[in-house]
Amino acid sequence: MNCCAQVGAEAGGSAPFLTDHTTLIDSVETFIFDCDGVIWKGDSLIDGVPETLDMLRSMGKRLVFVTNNSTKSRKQYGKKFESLGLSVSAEEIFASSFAAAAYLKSMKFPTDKKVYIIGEAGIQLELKQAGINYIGGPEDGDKRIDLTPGQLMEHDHDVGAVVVGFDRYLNYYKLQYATLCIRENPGCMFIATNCDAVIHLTDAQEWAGGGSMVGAIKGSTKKEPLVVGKPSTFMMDCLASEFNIKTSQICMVGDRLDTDILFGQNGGCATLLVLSGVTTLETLQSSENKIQPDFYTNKISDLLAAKKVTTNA
Ligand SMILES: O=C(CO)[C@H](O)[C@H](O)COP(=O)(O)O
Repeated sequence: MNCCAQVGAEAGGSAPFLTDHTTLIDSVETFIFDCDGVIWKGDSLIDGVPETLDMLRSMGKRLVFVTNNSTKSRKQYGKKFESLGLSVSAEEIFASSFAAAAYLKSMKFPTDKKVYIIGEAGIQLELKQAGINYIGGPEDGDKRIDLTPGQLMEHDHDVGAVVVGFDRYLNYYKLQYATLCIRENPGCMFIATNCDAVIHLTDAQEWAGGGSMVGAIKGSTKKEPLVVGKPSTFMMDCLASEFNIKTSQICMVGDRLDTDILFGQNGGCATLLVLSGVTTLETLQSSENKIQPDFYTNKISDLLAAKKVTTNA
């Protein structure tokens, strides 16, 4: 990490609890916040978030929001932030739905090819915005397969990529269609928006995440996907070039070790784990856990302590 006065995680040791909030804030110019487990849980805002974001903006910090959840587009996330009373523009949001479209655009996905989608509306909207043809997605949610002797499923030979994201309407039709495209269309790419084990669909429990959908296609194709969401640094590269930021000037704040904290570390950022999401203190401090952030704290509103120091000074 960069220039924090407080000593961070020792080699092989467990990350320290953040006590010097002011030094951390002063040492970075951009905060990247993960969304689920940091800003909200399901549709419930986590305590103290509005005040914390307001304080950081008033201190001149750039705020960027990154989520592996591909069910919404950037624009739809803008509306979600608004509905929670937070003023965040679509350009400040990097969702894995956007990352999938940005990746295909960056590799000049041919205009005569199509994408087959396992996923929800966010991926469709981002592909549409990027001018990329697609089929599948929510439209295939009701399709059923009634097997009869000798039955053969036809598929579109112009599908050049299958994008797999979180999909509450996954069914056997979609699995078979995506499998045929990857196995039978020469050069067809397999792109995953994320491989997360669980998702906070509600704040009452954790639900099977995008990793379960990606795992099904890995199982049927025996291929590994190209992952555009965290911990891959694709979104980090996108946002760093869009805002012209040096990653050494960023603090990545997240609740998951294997996505958020690794994403920050892979990008060369400072990292702060919050315990308001999926990671418990026990998991963080377990000898089996090899991913240690620079610091940990309970929730992002702990950063408000820096305001008190400034006000009292
Ligand atoms: O979509 C998911 C599951 O497939 C993600 O696990 C989840 O929603 C991640 O969100 P975030 O990156 O905001 O923590």
